[in-house]
Amino acid sequence: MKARLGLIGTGNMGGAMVQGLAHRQDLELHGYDPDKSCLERLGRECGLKQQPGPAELARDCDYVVLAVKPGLAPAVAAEISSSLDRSKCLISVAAGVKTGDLAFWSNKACPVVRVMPNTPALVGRGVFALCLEDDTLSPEQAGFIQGLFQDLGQVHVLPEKSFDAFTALIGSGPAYVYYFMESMVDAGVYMGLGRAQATEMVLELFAGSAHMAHKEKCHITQLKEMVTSPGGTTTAGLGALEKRAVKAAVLKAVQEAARRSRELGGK
Ligand SMILES: NC(=O)C1=CN([C@@H]2O[C@H](COP(=O)(O)OP(=O)(O)OC[C@H]3O[C@@H](n4cnc5c(N)ncnc54)[C@H](OP(=O)(O)O)[C@@H]3O)[C@@H](O)[C@H]2O)C=CC1
Ligand SMILES: O=C(O)[C@@H]1CCC=N1
Repeated sequence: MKARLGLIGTGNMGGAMVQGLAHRQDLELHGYDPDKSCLERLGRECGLKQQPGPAELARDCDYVVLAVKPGLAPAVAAEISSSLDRSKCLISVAAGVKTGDLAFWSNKACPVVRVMPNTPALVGRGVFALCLEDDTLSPEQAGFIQGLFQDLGQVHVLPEKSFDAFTALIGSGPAYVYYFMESMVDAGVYMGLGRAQATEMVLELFAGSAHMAHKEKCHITQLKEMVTSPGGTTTAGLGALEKRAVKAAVLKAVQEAARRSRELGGK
């Protein structure tokens, strides 16, 4: 029998998960979102079954993914609590929201798993943190959930205390990468390259560099040194980045994101 997986909220993250899982023949995907247009599109493109509300979705599904904004988590978890039971599992992707709070809001009706995803899940290249610390979670449920996210990318089982750090670095991470990409395209345009061509070049620069870092088993610093000829162009460019404390700015960005994650979780 197919496992029934329901997403409450099919925006950026819920929608990315639906699209990443649409190929799975062993899954029946259900969704609820007040935005009917995204539900209809995911119905057409991915076979998502529309549910009339969160409670109905929770009643009909084995695994219920909470993919609403963190501020809505208490109300939605409470709303579905009477549709949950021990055979089901609540999976939350909400930034900052802790498993203990989710269990409390949902009246401890079923096991709770906290996941921090990132958007490349859309193309099967997400990076996920899974918190599997709920001792009411069965080995079958834990195995199913790990398999589910492995299908969407790379999985790291982490203690909940590491979630703010992971959220700040990896959950938010794609935005930092795109920010850097955008800056490089703009720099190319500033130097006279066409925007479309500069974009194509920068995308391949990132893809090629990441691929090389995966393939060559050496340290990232060593890869950087391979590019940097003494007295050459790269050292001039890196010097300018150092002068503007770009590394310190990246560190600060991740610290600020972690602070916000703690704040969203009420800490
Ligand atoms: N985007 C990302 O990269 C990541 C997001 N997350 C987490 O995922 C969660 C969702 O974020 P994201 O997808 O970006 O947000 P979006 O706003 O794109 O999606 C949330 C969706 O939930 C809908 N919604 C609002 N109220 C309800 C409700 N009562 N029941 C069901 N759906 C509802 C919203 O509809 P409407 O717009 O009409 O209100 C919207 O379509 C957040 O908790 C976030 O922390 C985690 C990691 C990465
Ligand atoms: O910006 C956010 O709050 C969410 C969580 C991680 C990525 N996006």
